[in-house]
Amino acid sequence: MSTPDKPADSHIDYNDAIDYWTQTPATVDGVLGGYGEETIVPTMDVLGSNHFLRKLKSRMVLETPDARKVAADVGAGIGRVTKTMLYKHCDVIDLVEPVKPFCEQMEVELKDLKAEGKIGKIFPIGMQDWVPEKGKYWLIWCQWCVGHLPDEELVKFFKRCVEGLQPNGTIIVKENNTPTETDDFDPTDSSVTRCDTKFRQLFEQSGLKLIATDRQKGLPEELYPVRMYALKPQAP
Ligand SMILES: C[S@@+](CC[C@H](N)C(=O)[O-])C[C@H]1O[C@@H](n2cnc3c(N)ncnc32)[C@H](O)[C@@H]1O
Repeated sequence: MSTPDKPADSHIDYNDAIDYWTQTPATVDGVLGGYGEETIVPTMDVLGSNHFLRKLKSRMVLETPDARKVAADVGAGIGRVTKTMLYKHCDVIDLVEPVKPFCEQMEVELKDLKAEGKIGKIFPIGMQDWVPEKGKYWLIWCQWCVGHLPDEELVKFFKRCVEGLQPNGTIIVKENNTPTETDDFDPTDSSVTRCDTKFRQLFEQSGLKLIATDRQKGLPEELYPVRMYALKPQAP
């Protein structure tokens, strides 16, 4: 839904989104909108993310040799991205997720990684309220969640993320795209799906430089196209 007088993101209501996700089963199938482990989606997603990160490796070298690869998994759901992918690339992972039952399930899903010392802090809050600690993160991963913020709030969020990066840190955004030049509002979970052009404008406004982007391959045709964006702060 997008009307000429009302932009798609003006319909977003944080409380409606929290209500929707709180009523959704705390499972992979739930957080992926019915495309759980019996479908090809979770496997293709992890393959695509691993491939993208591997290609970026030489551009993500730690600048301080004794620094740790600290990541943040934003809009983490039940911790699926951390559990199946981020743990392979990072030393320790913080998670940001505002829905209580998902945070509770996260404890179950991430028990083994926690025992290994790979899980840092869990922030039970929305990304609009999250202030990353300055200079902490090697990687901030935002997947299938930034549609819950209106454009203006998303720019503010990205600007805070820039402050939260280590030297040579990276932000990765993995999101659905509309196949058109317009954004769509979905009243079911009170989120917007943005077009690729809009994403690029918002990155620019946030002081971010797009260093690489790839389309996720192998997803069912009926789904929106999914794109990964790797971002670094623009030179001052
Ligand atoms: C489609 S799920 C994706 C979960 C996870 N990123 C994954 O890929 O498995 C969307 C997630 O965004 C979370 N979410 C909703 N509003 C949010 C907000 N304001 N800030 C951060 N996360 C939010 C939901 O609770 C849900 O966990």
